Amino acid sequence: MTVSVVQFGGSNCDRDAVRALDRIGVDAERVWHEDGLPADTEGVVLPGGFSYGDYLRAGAMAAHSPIMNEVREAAEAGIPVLGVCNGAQIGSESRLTPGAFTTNASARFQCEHVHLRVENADTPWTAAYEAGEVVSLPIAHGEGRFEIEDERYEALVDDDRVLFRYCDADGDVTDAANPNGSTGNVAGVLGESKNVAVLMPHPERASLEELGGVDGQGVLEGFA
Ligand SMILES: NC(=O)CC[C@H](N)C(=O)O
Repeated sequence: MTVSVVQFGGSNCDRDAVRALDRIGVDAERVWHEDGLPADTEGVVLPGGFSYGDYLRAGAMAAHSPIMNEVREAAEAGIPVLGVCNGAQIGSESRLTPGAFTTNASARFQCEHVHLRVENADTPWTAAYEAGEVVSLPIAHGEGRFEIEDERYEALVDDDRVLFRYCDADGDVTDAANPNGSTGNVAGVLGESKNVAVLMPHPERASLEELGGVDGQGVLEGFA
């Protein structure tokens, strides 16, 4: 599998994503957005960072890069597509995934380790976990609050498209464990099909024991 990690002006987690994929034996390369997706692309990562300085809204400008049309076509063709943090914001701004990521309830940039509960383990991104398992991943965002209209939220839950929720160390989904005010403590969701997913926490930053754990590797195994 050759994964294209799409770099926009201001992306800053693209190298981390390539290295984290390399550690699990997945070939990945950084692709500058203006160059388009290489013909041999078998997977796409939209990495974290501050594309275009988060001007207008985080992810709003990158979503208008022509490469996103190619990413959409790839997604529709069944190629795995994962958006992480700023990549999640780009995914939702591109309508690849539902809802929006807005300013944290704290109105501050938050950088911390959080607990996540695996809601649906029957997806390529979560198959390495058990449903209900609690994992620990870092977050680092100012606009990570997942918001969606009530009716669409209910449909999302009914369709089992919630991947992760913020929780406490025991797996209880509480307001206190919600770092940013996300609807239903949602931290990651599927697109219309299971090959497309976005999440705000950073799996690529949780893929090396020396850096605090490898709980994120399971998400990246969606490309393995
Ligand atoms: N780590 C990131 O990708 C940050 C995303 C975005 N710049 C934000 O602050 O919300």
